Amino acid sequence: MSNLVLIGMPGAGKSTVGVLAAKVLGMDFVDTDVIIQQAAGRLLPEIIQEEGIDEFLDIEGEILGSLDLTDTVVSTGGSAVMRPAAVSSLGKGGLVVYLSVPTDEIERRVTNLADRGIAMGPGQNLQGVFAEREPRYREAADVIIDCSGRDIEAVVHAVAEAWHAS
Ligand SMILES: Nc1ncnc2c1ncn2[C@@H]1O[C@H](COP(=O)(O)OP(=O)(O)O)[C@@H](O)[C@H]1O
Ligand SMILES: O=C(O)C1=C[C@@H](OP(=O)(O)O)[C@@H](O)[C@H](O)C1
Ligand SMILES: [Mg+2]
Repeated sequence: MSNLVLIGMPGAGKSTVGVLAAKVLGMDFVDTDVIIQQAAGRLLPEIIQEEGIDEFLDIEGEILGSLDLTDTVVSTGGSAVMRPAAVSSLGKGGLVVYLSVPTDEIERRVTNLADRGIAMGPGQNLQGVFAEREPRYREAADVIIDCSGRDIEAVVHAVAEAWHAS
């Protein structure tokens, strides 16, 4: 396995940046959200609503942990780090990159919280999710890219540079 794995909050740009980075680097591309939906035969918000958060996280962790990918840019879902063994298995021999975006910027980008299906409790807000996950993103990452004030093109460039440097 030698994958470039993108992690970070919902709205950090993992899906958008991932496919563009794959193109620039001549690598394959996978968005794990799409794989989970195909495997479950349901949309992510439906899985979260019908199974509950913990079960969703288990399903996500199990599917990510079972993927056998090589030379692939992997855009994960924001909740992937809640089952960190799955992230380290995907990134083994490759590079895990945390796209770090401040919460105020995330809040501007992610306006459709309910439709997006974020794995957060009923009493939780985006700030709470960030506080819970931020240390996990840092712990899982080989490289952290500060995306504040950087447009998509600049982040793709930074991701490609990190890969070449690894
Ligand atoms: N560096 C960036 N600057 C501004 N907007 C961005 C940037 N990266 C992504 N976006 C926008 O933020 C939104 C969420 O991006 P997306 O790739 O779906 O995030 P994720 O997969 O991390 O949840 C999209 O509308 C995307 O165009
Ligand atoms: O952060 C989350 O709880 C989630 C983020 C989503 O992916 P994105 O990070 O691509 O939005 C998706 O995996 C799922 O709906 C849960
Ligand atoms: Mg995404």
